[in-house]
Amino acid sequence: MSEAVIGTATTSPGLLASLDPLLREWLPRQRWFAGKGRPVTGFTLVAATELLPADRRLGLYHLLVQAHQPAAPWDCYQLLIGVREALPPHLAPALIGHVEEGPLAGRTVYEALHDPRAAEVLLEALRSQARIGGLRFERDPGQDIRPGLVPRVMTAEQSNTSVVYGDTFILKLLRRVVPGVNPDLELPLALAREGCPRVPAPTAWLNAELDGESYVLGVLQPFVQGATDGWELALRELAKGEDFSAEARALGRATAEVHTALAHALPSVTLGAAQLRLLVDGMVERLDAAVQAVPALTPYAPGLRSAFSALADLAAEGRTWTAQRIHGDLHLGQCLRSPAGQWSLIDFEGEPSKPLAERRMPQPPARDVAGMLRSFDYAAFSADPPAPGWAHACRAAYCSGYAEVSGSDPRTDPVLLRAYETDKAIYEVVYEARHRPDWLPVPMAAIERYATSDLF
Ligand SMILES: Nc1ncnc2c1ncn2[C@@H]1O[C@H](COP(=O)(O)OP(=O)(O)O)[C@@H](O)[C@H]1O
Ligand SMILES: O=P(O)(O)O[C@H]1O[C@H](CO)[C@@H](O[C@H]2O[C@H](CO)[C@@H](O)[C@H](O)[C@H]2O)[C@H](O)[C@H]1O
Repeated sequence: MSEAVIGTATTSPGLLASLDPLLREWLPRQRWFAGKGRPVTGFTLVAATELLPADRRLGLYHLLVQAHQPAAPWDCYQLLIGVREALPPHLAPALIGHVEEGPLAGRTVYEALHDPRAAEVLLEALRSQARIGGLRFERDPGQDIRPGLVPRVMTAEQSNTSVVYGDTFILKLLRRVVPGVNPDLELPLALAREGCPRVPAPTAWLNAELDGESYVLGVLQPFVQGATDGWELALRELAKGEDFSAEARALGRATAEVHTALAHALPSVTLGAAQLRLLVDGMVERLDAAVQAVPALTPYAPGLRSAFSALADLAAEGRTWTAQRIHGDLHLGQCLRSPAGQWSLIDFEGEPSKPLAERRMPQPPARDVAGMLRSFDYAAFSADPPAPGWAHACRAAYCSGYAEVSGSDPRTDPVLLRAYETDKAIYEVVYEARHRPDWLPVPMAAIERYATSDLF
């Protein structure tokens, strides 16, 4: 049974103060917490909304809080806090802690998205287009949401938190939120308007309007039932010694369909010498920072730099490029294959660590292409023994598929592609050194090749 949403904006004095010691300990342990490695020294409440009053058996608060850390700007996080007298055993992993003081003293608080009864409240609010405090639950009037779909939180480690409702919808709640237009809603809505079938069309979304600023907090989309992501599928085929080039070609076609629709839906710009200078400077700066962070890159830096100077040289000769809105963080894990063999692209958020304005800038489509090419290389070089021939076939098939739809083969612009692939491989070295040191040899193997040779 759905809980009725009767929420209100709350100014409950002392609410955050009473949660503060528990959140300081709990927040840094979450996968989606962006400020890893530094302690949380305090919180400021941005907004609190009571979705279910805490005097019921189940209380539910929606919070936006700024988390403060030493020597860093604050980040704003979206939290859903459940309140109960005691947690039933199935919710034990969601425990945040027991409140000692303040309005919730003596109660147990927990990560409410793990609680189906709390997750139902969100779907019901989206279905009924509720407005509660600063929260705006909105729905595409052309799409219905059936009541009573059973929720389950996805437990995979992700940058955000997603809840699947009855294998019909998936609600992604963004964790680190910033004011402004979020490409994770903006681009799928634009693609839906274009009738592009390669991206699940948003059914409903959650915004907050606070002090004249708008925040995108979540997006509900149709759930692709029985889907396998491209990374999983690629590894499976690789392990069986199977060729993956037919799927790679289909992925190239899907990427080009999305790019074509985005170019139609949103403005494109021409990048001339001045813009290219900025783009190349950014690549060089990232390389320099990466060498500081991962000294193993040092011997390869001159070779890697030549990929960027070659691009700068082309720009200086007067070459221009078209830039448009793109996915911005494309890799095999962002591609879903339905059991019927149709590919969808997901997660248009871009690189979450970058500012929103930068993520929304038009960029050459080659950047997405390079991300996918790196992904084939990743799969092949994470295999034992590495399978460079497999990667080569996938990369070629992907570019051919892309050319079939867009009319333009990315391999005809090898300088741009090499610069973007090099930039991505450098990013990956830093990412793996920080998050998964065991994986570092995978992008390092690419760095060795990119520093000394051409890609195709
Ligand atoms: N429309 C969908 N249908 C089926 N599964 C999906 C869909 N959207 C996302 N997923 C699954 O949810 C996971 C997380 O989604 P994603 O948008 O990548 O979130 P995050 O930003 O947290 O990484 C994906 O890896 C995929 O397995
Ligand atoms: O979590 P995100 O999707 O934002 O991406 C980050 O994590 C990815 C790993 O999960 C990382 O991707 C790298 O590893 C993938 C295999 O696990 C591979 O398919 C990608 O090509 C490779 O870049 C990504 O770089 C990072 O931003």
